[in-house]
Amino acid sequence: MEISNFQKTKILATVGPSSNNYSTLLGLVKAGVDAFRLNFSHGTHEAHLKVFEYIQYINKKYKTNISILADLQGPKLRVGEIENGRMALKKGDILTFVNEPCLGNAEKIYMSYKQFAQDVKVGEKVLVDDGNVQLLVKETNGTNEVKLEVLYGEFLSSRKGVNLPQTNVSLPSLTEKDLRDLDFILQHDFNWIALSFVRSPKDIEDLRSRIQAKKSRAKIIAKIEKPEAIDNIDEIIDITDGVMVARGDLGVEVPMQRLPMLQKMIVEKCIKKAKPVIVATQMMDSMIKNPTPTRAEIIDVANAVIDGADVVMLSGETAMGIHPVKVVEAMNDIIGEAEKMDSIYYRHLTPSEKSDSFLSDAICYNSCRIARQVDAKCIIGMTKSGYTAFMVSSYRPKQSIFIFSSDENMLNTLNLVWGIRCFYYDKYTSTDDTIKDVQNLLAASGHLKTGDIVINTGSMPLHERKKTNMLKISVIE
Ligand SMILES: Nc1ncnc2c1ncn2[C@@H]1O[C@H](COP(=O)(O)OP(=O)(O)OP(=O)(O)O)[C@@H](O)[C@H]1O
Ligand SMILES: CC(=O)C(=O)O
Ligand SMILES: [K+]
Ligand SMILES: [Mg+2]
Repeated sequence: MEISNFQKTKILATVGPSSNNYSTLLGLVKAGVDAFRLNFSHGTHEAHLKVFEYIQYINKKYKTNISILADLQGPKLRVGEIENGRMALKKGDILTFVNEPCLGNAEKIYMSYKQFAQDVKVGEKVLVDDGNVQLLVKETNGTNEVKLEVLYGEFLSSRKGVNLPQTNVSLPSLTEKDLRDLDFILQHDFNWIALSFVRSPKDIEDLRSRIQAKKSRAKIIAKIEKPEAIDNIDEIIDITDGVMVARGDLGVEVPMQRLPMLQKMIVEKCIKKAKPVIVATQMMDSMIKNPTPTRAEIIDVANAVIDGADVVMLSGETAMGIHPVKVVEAMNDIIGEAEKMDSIYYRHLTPSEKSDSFLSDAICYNSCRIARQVDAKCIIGMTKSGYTAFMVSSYRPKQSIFIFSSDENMLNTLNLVWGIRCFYYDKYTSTDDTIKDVQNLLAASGHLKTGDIVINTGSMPLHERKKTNMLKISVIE
């Protein structure tokens, strides 16, 4: 496939019934998708595996590095089936939530949280269906039954999600279903695993130890969608590999008017710590049905780009919408235009704190400074661990960032990171030869031309494969 897309901000598209066939997946990649999200809240392992194999096939056939992310359901609470699919509500009605499955009606409704009656307190609010229904806890028997008053809401429909922003939910971050899904995910080479409803850094540690026990190299995305995660945001960013601003649940778990500032705060902190950050949910929501986005959606996507997000995500738009490919084309156009804003670049150009890697980081930081000073065409990095790619990207250079590695899986992982363009390379002779060689490859594929200034980072001596310790400027002859 022609690599014509040099945009910095990446597009992550959720796969569902509208897109889980080979030709649509390929159409989405051609339209600008950089990574796919498989949502384990829906679908079977067989269906997910089929999509996974299609994406692997596309990567092979078209020499792309499309990243694959598995999104675990986590402790998402839901009501059970309701008689006839839904029941009408009116203000002041009293509903009874029970913890044993039953067909819901005015008598009782199943809610999938065993300890609800123990953990909830009178006076706490319960939100159903993304906050479209608001309930107030009036009474709990402390074992299996809770009475709630309807504050507002027209209908309660089957299997709608329940949020308890004021309740200390005692469920673990990895449910039994998540553990079964994780088993499947770790048997395959998923690049990223997103953990829903993260509350503390321990949630991430737990997932990390399970990933390591299976010798998988999958990286972790912490989904920020609980008030507790906001309280622990610095510790969570320190320990995770990446972050998602999961605006769907977050928007009902915290007062909705806080969303814009929280998005900006989280994106800013992630860039400073060189952790990729995804902005998710309802970015192009109206395109689930319509062929064009609303003005507000156009501006939302552009603002996420200007905030500095690594990735913008599509959910229902590509999973179950009528125009999956059109949505990506529109999003791609919005990104392209927003990236003309000069204020996006170099805004974070300050060296990171002194850490174990501060010597290699000095190379990454200065590669961006020099690239800016000499108006270079690109920054080229060779990586094994991905460190150089994450660090160079975090300084948000205007130059292209070309990353070479012999590790195809790592390249696919890095494809989710702001500005990174990946190339497979497995010849290691000497540093001088390798620099010449990768420059020739980029020139041959039309990425560089005579007179272009190039910044190379690397490690000398090459055969020791140590951390990045070298920076070189050259001009393409
Ligand atoms: N693999 C799938 N199989 C079937 N339907 C899917 C699949 N993935 C997504 N969907 C549908 O697309 C919708 C939007 O997808 P998305 O992944 O954003 O779900 P979500 O907002 O996380 O949903 P939920 O809150 O139900 O987990 C879902 O509500 C679902 O109806
Ligand atoms: C993506 C997701 O989980 C949310 O927005 O809540
Ligand atoms: K999910
Ligand atoms: Mg969510």
